[in-house]
Amino acid sequence: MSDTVIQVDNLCHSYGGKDVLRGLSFEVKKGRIFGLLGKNGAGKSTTINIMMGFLSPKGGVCRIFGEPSHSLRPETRARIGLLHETFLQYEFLTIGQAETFYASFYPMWNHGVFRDLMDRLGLPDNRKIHRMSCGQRSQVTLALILAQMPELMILDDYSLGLDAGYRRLFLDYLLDYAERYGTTILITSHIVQDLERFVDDIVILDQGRTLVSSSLQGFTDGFRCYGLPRNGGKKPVQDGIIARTECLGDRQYLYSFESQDVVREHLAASGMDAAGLAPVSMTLEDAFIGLTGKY
Ligand SMILES: Nc1ncnc2c1ncn2[C@@H]1O[C@H](COP(=O)(O)OP(=O)(O)OP(=O)(O)O)[C@@H](O)[C@H]1O
Repeated sequence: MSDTVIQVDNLCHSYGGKDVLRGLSFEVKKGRIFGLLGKNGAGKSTTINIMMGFLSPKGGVCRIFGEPSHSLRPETRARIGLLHETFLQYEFLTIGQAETFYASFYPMWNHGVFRDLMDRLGLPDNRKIHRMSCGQRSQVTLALILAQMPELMILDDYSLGLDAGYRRLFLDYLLDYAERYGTTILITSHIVQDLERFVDDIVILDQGRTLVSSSLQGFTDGFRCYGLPRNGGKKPVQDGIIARTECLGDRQYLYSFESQDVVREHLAASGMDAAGLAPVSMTLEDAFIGLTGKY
């Protein structure tokens, strides 16, 4: 039996003639935690809507558990837990009533998981959801997804309104959960830095195309930043070796998948002064912005 849970192959989509996905490909293996990264409008939600069968792709293939995503059988769909912005619909319910309501749809419902997450929140079961803050509602929503015990969890922008402490608590909890139950997770977040300790593999989308598809480690080891004094001479340009350049104050920064020696030789061959070229350490967020640009 295949260990591929999500297979996206040359996926294309457009809205009213505007191309949004242009040949996107990646695979998510069973038990992996996968980060789908991209700037606003890159095509992440469109990809997730295709995965769930809410949209039919204009080209290419998307398979979930081996089935075409636009014709998933109900029993296959039941193996997927999806977080999206409007998941928590009935805000007139209390926390306890919301659990009873949602539990009735999910045969594998795990009351212990829901209770455990709610206990950390410190809110009583009889608290009405509409009296809760935006972040607290997101906390209830996440608990309602985890309690479903899905084999595949898709979390589209899990971080909405959550403070730094709860995001940390939730991701730590989710790491344990995924390991214990063998859950496969696909997650998107605008707080890229959160994902550094969390995901195994990433795809970075840019205008509907795959910029990077790699293990997280492969990307953070392979993509580098080099600083160089801005000495008034010829400026480096973006090309096959230099992925992006940036000037800040009296220094310029070059982003590249190549080693320092290759970049130095490349600069020298282009008639530039490479004296003072030195590596600069980066977080995942630095690397993401270094590759995709600020705007
Ligand atoms: N229903 C729609 N009709 C027309 N255009 C759409 C529709 N949904 C999305 N788009 C456009 O498709 C592009 C990709 O949108 P999408 O929501 O997939 O991006 P995203 O990566 O999820 O963005 P964000 O990070 O801002 O949520 C954007 O340019 C958006 O304006």
